[in-house]
Amino acid sequence: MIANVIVDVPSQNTNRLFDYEIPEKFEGIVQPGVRVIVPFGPRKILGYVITLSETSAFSSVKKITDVLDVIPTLTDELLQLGKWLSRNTLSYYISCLQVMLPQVMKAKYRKELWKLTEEPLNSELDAFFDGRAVVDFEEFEQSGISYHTLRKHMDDGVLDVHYEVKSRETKKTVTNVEPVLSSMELEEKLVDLSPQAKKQRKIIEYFLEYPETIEKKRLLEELSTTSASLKPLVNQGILREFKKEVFRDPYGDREFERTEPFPLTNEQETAIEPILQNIEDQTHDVFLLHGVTGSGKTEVYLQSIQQVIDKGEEAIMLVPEIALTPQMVERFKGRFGSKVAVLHSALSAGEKYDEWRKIQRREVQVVVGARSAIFAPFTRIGLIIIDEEHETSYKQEDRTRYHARDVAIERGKTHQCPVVLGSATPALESYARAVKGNYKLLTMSKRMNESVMPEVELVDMREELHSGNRSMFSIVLKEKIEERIARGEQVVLFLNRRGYSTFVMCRDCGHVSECPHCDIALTYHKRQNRLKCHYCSHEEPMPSECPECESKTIRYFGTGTQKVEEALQELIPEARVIRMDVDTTRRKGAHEKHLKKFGDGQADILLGTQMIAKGLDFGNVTLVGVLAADALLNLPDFRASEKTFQLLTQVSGRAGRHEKAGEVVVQTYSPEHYSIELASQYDYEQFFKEEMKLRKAFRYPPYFYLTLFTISHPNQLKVQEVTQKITMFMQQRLSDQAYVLGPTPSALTRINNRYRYQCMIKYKNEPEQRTFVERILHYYEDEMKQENGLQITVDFQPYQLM
Ligand SMILES: Nc1ncnc2c1ncn2[C@@H]1O[C@H](COP(=O)(O)OP(=O)(O)OP(=O)(O)O)[C@@H](O)[C@H]1O
Ligand SMILES: [Zn+2]
Ligand SMILES: [Zn+2]
Repeated sequence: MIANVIVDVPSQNTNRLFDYEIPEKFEGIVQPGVRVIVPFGPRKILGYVITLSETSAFSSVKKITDVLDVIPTLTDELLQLGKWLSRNTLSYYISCLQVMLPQVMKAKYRKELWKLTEEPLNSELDAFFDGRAVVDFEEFEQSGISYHTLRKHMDDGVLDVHYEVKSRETKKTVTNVEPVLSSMELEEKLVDLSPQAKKQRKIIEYFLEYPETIEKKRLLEELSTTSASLKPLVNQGILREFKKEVFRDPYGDREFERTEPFPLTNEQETAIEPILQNIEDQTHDVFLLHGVTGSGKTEVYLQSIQQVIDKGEEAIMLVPEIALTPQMVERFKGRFGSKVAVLHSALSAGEKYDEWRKIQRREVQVVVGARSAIFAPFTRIGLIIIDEEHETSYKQEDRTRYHARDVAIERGKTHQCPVVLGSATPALESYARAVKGNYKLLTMSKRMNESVMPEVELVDMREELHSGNRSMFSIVLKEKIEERIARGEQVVLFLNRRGYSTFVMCRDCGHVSECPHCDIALTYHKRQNRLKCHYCSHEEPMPSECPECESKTIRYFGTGTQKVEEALQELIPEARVIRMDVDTTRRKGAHEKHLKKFGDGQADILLGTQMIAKGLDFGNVTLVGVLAADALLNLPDFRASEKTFQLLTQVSGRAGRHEKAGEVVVQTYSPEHYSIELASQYDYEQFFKEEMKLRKAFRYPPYFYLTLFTISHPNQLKVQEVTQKITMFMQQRLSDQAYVLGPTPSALTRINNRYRYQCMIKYKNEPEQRTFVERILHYYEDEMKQENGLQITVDFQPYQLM
């Protein structure tokens, strides 16, 4: 038998199946989806078996060296999905298979450098080997010896790079003990036991009372005895010891209070009905659930999932990474208990692997997770839900540039099950599809218990400044915060960190400190009093005078959460503040701790960035303040208005969610901007209309599709030249309905000393586009292989335009 294998070498030449003979001892084990180790050129590498065949077209095929799985790691469906993904994103098939698996399943190779001769090489290399014949390749990489030297000696046959494949998956096991004999027989043994063997007597008596399997450690603890007294009983065949695989359950030590389904409101009832019908009929529709914040979308998800579980099928529930808070997990674990696996980036690699195995082994029926959970290896999917479907984090931004929404719909088609996209502020693309009838629109326009949406007040910060208030808090906001504290209610203050970092500027001459490698402003870090670049690792001390004009009035601008916290404490000294940003939540569990503290009423104000905009449901929050609403508006991105609208709506939605009414204060320098004004009125439909007009006028999605080429290289002339060539090539080949724009310097023109240029294509229907792009990538392939050489990325659904 022959296995047709895709090998773990992402390149154009290896993007096809290779034939390997299956040694007799592996026959039957080697099946599609199994990982194998195969010889490839001089090395041994990882591969995935895709298909089997009787014979090979090649006369001499090598044998499979080793097999890593007994159960296939990838199901047939996922192997097919990988092909689809590969076509869809123009990535190598192997990369598409890898993206579906948890980190630990991708075997790690240890590279070694082998010296193949006893003779001396040159002084540099001899000093490096220092008498050794084999050295870890990492050590070579750090040695500073050039690759050129290495290459020369490899060509001469005196050095070789050797690959050691070492799979890093780690299974955790515990030892269990159980009785082998029946109670009657145990009684007999007890009689035969010598009177001195008191410990052993205790152990047998224990099993007479509890004739069940028990973890060895617990047994020994309970009877305060040791392995030594257990051993003779095992040796005599009275008891049996065995190892069992256990999962590291990250939520294992937590009790989740069980919740019961709520009786649905009329709106919920209307929304859920067609979803349940779909599940029942095993048909595939895409639903867009447009429900205002606090309208009870989550309850609709929960009850739909329940139906799927009752049918014996499985459900995938995606939530944005940032919303995967303990509160969210609690809602799912509380309803479905141990039937739920949770996948998100805060888990350790081992924990992720364990959760993944639970899915693979059918021990759970629901997975709740961030983007990559869409690849959960379920085989009987009955429902896929994407909450906050407008979130851009559903798009993967490197290598395999897939969008989880597209993958969800593809899997939904395969499994003939409904896909539910939910949001209070759907992506323009999705809403447009719903309006056209491609998606089925479900609307929930009221909050729970008829509570109204919180009133939004816009404060013009220019006027504040003119009237002499130089603080970052408007008079209104300050008063309202004080009012809440006096009443024992709580406040959420939101600061948009992105685009609003603390840059350093000279007040005399306007000089801004920039990174010497990246053309972007450096960020001031107070604790170390240093300036850092957020794109490369450059940092430098905070200057005491302006490097341009030597003025001493150089200082930092913009508002970081830390600075806001200080100003807030100065303004309202009695306020108890919890700050949540990347700095205060880095440690594991910190996120949860802060939220719990706030929920328990141990603070008056929760101050934070994006990470507090979503999913929080605290009844005592009656005021939300947005400090700089326009920070996002000024990004070089055609979605800036849409993002601003979405974020303001989300943040406002945190207030007045239960009995107490809420209020929102939005501070802005551009209160007349339609996205800020319409967000303050919760008018999604009007915003959609306005924004669609602009998208049409400027030829952006959803009216046009985009393709974005980003080209980078250390040499600026080179980048310009290549981008120019690509632009011309595409211009000549695409129809005159397509707009090929470029070459343009990217908004971040230089990152890590590499210049970046782009070519953007706006088009409606270009069936041959991908073939042209492939030809370009093929043409430049050799140049792209070189160390620190040319890089070309192509994104067919770009979200990051910088
Ligand atoms: N049918 C119901 N009866 C009573 N309470 C409900 C019902 N459905 C949901 N709730 C409660 O209403 C509150 C808001 O619901 P939920 O959080 O599901 O809204 P949501 O639409 O998901 O909100 P957001 O988009 O802001 O996250 C929650 O506290 C939830 O427990
Ligand atoms: Zn200056
Ligand atoms: Zn930099």
